[in-house]
Amino acid sequence: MIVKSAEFICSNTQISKLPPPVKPEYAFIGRSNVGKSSLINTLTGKKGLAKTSQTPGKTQLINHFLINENWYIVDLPGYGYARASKANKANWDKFIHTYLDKRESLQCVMVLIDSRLEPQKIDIEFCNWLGEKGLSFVLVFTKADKQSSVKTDQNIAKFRKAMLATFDEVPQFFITSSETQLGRDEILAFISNINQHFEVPFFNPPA
Ligand SMILES: Nc1nc2c(ncn2[C@@H]2O[C@H](COP(=O)(O)OP(=O)(O)OP(=O)(O)O)[C@@H](O)[C@H]2O)c(=O)[nH]1
Ligand SMILES: [Mg+2]
Repeated sequence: MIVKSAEFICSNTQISKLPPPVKPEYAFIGRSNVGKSSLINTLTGKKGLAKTSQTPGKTQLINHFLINENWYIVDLPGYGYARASKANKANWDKFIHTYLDKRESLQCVMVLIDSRLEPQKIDIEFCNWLGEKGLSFVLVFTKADKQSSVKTDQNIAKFRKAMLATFDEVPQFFITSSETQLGRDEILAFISNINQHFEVPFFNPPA
């Protein structure tokens, strides 16, 4: 897929104010600082589209970006931000879980995992929650440029093994780098394929 246009549409904390669920949508989620916003900029080829930062906790809202005028990328706040207050964490959980669970047009959750790390409990738990809800998701290993491909492969193998404790099958995965654009074409092809089969879900527009 060629990305011809990518534009910021809106930032939200309220589910009721999201754009109507009439276009296929892909949510990018993962631990704080894993590289969600950077990957979105790499996929779209627009450097400043999603705000990135070396400081975790940069993205705070549900941000919708419209691609080629017919599908959405959604940038979400990261989970596991150590410095967030308990109340904020609980708030995050409720808000994001409601969004993921209720969004009719959500086609696939892109779960970003730092490829440099051994399996993290918080990532596995989040995948388990998606599995329980029956939500379709893929794993996107990030920052692969930061170490050797051997190390990346080892960490992915460990993650897949950890997932097999609760899943019969491990979901599809991608290896990416926002620095080198590794994995960009594969993710866009994956999305393009799903978009072709999208049917507008039934929904009641607000009066
Ligand atoms: N080397 C390298 N650095 C990366 C890559 N992706 C992201 N980074 C860096 O990691 C830091 C965090 O990136 P973000 O894209 O802001 O991460 P995020 O997941 O959106 O973070 P929050 O919004 O805070 O949850 C930034 O300093 C990026 O430059 C990558 O593929 N390679
Ligand atoms: Mg971000």
